[in-house]
Amino acid sequence: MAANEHSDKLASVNYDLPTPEPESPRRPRKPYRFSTLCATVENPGMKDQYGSSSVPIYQTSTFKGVSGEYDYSRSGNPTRTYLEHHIAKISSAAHAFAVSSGMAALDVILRMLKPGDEVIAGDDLYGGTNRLLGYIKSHVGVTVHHVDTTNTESLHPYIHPGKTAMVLLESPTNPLLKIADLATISKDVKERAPNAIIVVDNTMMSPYLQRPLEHGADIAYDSATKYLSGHHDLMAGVVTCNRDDLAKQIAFTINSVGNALTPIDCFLLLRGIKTLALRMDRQQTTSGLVADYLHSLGFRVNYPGLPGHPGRDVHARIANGNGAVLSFETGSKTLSEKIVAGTRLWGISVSFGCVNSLISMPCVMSHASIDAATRAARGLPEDLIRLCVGIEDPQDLLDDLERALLAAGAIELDQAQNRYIRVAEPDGQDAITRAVQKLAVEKDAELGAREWFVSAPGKVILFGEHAVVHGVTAIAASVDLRCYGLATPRRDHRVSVHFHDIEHFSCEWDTASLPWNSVIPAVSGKEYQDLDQNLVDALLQGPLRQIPDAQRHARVASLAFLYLYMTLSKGDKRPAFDFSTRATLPVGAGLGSSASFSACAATAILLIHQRVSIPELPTPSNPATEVNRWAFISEKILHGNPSGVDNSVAVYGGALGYTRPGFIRKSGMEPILGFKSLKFLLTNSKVPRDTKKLVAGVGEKMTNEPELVNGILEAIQTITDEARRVLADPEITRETLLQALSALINENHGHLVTLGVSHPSLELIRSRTADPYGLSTKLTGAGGGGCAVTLLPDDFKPEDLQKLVDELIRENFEPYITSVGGSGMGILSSFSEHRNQSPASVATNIHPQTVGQVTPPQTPAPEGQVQLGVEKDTAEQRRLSFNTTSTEKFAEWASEIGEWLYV
Ligand SMILES: Nc1ncnc2c1ncn2[C@@H]1O[C@H](COP(=O)(O)OP(=O)(O)O)[C@@H](O)[C@H]1O
Ligand SMILES: C[C@@](O)(CCOP(=O)(O)O)CC(=O)O
Repeated sequence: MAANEHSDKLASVNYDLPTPEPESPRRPRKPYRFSTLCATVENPGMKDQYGSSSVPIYQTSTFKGVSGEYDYSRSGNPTRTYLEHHIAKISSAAHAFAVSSGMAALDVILRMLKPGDEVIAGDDLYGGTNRLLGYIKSHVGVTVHHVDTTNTESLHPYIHPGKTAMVLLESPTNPLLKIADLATISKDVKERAPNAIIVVDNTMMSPYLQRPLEHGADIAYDSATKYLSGHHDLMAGVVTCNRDDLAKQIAFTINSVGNALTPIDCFLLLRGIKTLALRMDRQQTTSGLVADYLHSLGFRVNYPGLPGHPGRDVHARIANGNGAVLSFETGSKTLSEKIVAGTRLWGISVSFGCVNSLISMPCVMSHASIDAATRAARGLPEDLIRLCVGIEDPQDLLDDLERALLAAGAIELDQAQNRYIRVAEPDGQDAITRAVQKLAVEKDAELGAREWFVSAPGKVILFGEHAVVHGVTAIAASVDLRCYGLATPRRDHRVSVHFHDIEHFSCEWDTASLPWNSVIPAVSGKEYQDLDQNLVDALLQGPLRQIPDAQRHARVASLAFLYLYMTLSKGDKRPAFDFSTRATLPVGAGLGSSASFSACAATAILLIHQRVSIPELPTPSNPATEVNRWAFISEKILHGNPSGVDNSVAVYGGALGYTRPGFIRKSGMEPILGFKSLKFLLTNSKVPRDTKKLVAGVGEKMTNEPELVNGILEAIQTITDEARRVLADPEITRETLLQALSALINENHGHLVTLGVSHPSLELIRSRTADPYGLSTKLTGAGGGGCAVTLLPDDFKPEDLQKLVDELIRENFEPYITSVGGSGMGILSSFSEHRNQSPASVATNIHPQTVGQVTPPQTPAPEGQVQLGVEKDTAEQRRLSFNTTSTEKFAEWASEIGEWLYV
């Protein structure tokens, strides 16, 4: 926004700005514009005895006499009074206070809280704010709910009149520039909990660009170390408000704790503020140029001024400009490090708001104290570069940045266009897309003409099973136990399945005999939420009719397979192939075998029908998304009402906080990497159970006892919130983290017992692990039997673990010690049935170098070249081994036969 436009917008705001005295009775009074207010430091109530142009520094701690306005600088000092008057003036505030730092400002505000109060705060707050909130929580007994403030509705469940004492907001956030609708949130909170105080940290904007008090906030505070001072030569914090009652409390606290700003710093801050608008105008204009430049090169840039920014409209409504902080991703941490190191004009430093431009990598600098897992959980990319734009010549800044991008190899000159373009960054691409593209599947190759070997992991749910079906967040991670699927072409117009782990069930169908009249072929990329009941019925009454009830598990798996096969077929193409599965995870035991089966079936069928990422075909851009979509449909067939957490983990791997769409909370997945360092013991009770029935049972309980079940759901949400919080807390020690998780495990299990999904066998596992080992255990998955998960502390002695495992085996349980958080769905890439191609041409297509760029972990490639263009008997040998290798040796065999490409 141009400076004039900005000034006019500000001038039109209807509040009582100090105005010049009218020069004549006919001249209307007109409020000064912002930059005039900044530059004009005067206080009508305080005239300097000598008429000094600059406010004097009253460098004194005491004042003589008993009846004067000042007695002691902790309580009041004239230089500070000038500053506070000035800050109030530019902040549309009745009251302003200056303290020793931004954190001191927050401390003064948080001291209004009493034990038992509840605070709602953002989930993407400044680290220091989080730390202080954590302290208040543990020492004052205040409950803090962290919510996604970019979604106003996510606050609603936590706003309770009488309980909610404070709502703490930041907008835009630092360094991701996420936007909270301060005006709507303030209105919502005031309507629902009129006594709650709305507090906004306005540091990223300064009063020039955003004045939260105008949008309904009760208190705004700034780290004045940043834009207000502008020169990185002092530390200060300011608090502003309109309410007299709040002002009184703030003044009381500042006087009591003695953290008011010193006279010399008040002087420096006053001097800095005089040029606030001038600096900001320049910094902001240059920021726009830098954001446009990086965006035009193809980088993902976070800046509310850019067209694609999700909070752009809200921000434009509540602020007068986009500020001077932006961030961008390069696709590679190493590349980002090179860029940051390569700049000369941009100084490498923390903080922002200074006249000098700064560059930093939050993950290795300002946010390095937060562990990688927490950073990932907060969606803070490791490769993120933050730019804090100063007042230098814009062209010099752009030149310096370009030089650094070029030197780092992030951009290159495109001769044809005679301009710099971004060098494609392999890490940033979808590994599976590239892998599939490189697999030399000819455009017009016969469908189903090649073999595919796929796999997907099972999962362990640590918190939130069942509740996740009803919209509560669950925390789950992949386990190192997988389902494998081998899709092998047939030459006889038949499709067949062989489920090794379901009593070696096998069945085959003539493709022409399938109920093609009942199928509505899927449109690529379209969301399918509901099952086509017509097709389900046609399959059950047709090709699956002969499968008896005793084999219902195989029948429903066949149903899922045929449903996907038919729905995803294209035109009248009916590829003939066999789909065989093997599992190294126990089937039907709560470790997500159905989801890993579903992910394998979806991947194989999408590949066979060439619906994922084969060049020149109008395919959806992201095969993982497409696989997950269809794995969910398959889960629907197997489960009835799946939440989607299991298939998401099976496809994406890692550890996730997962919230189902369609409920009040913001849906989606967020990575939780801290999980990977945790050690678990999984114990299969071997008691068979049925997820579909158990999920339906909880649904029924909800209908019959809504109050009880809703209370449990809320309690479980609090558990997952707390688990996410502790996993993301940079300050917490490992020991405290494990203790907190253990307590939450016990609590969560208690709720599952009340929901009626435990089983005596699970309670026995719980007591065996608790006594004498002191371990915390809960059921995992649907319960009713199946598996229990036990958290193992880091210092749990190997000999004790062995003893415990032996005891569990003696009790006829099946313990697994497995690592969690590994890779998701995978495709074996090392063989091809394209025997017509010369080995050399195939080799170019899937050269190990190409394969080596995919997301780790990978099976190490065999020395030299990957084996390609396999002979017929080798392929047959593979099929034989697939069927005959023992379950214990299966994972090792599968990983050794070639190169796996993982999501
Ligand atoms: N390897 C497999 N092959 C075929 N079907 C499978 C396989 N694994 C799971 N399934 C299907 O999923 C069902 C188990 O689902 P479920 O009861 O939800 O258990 P889990 O907790 O392991 O996901 C099986 O009865 C079967 O229908
Ligand atoms: C009970 C539930 O939360 C998890 C079921 O897991 P499993 O099928 O028992 O592995 C259901 C779901 O999320 O779909």
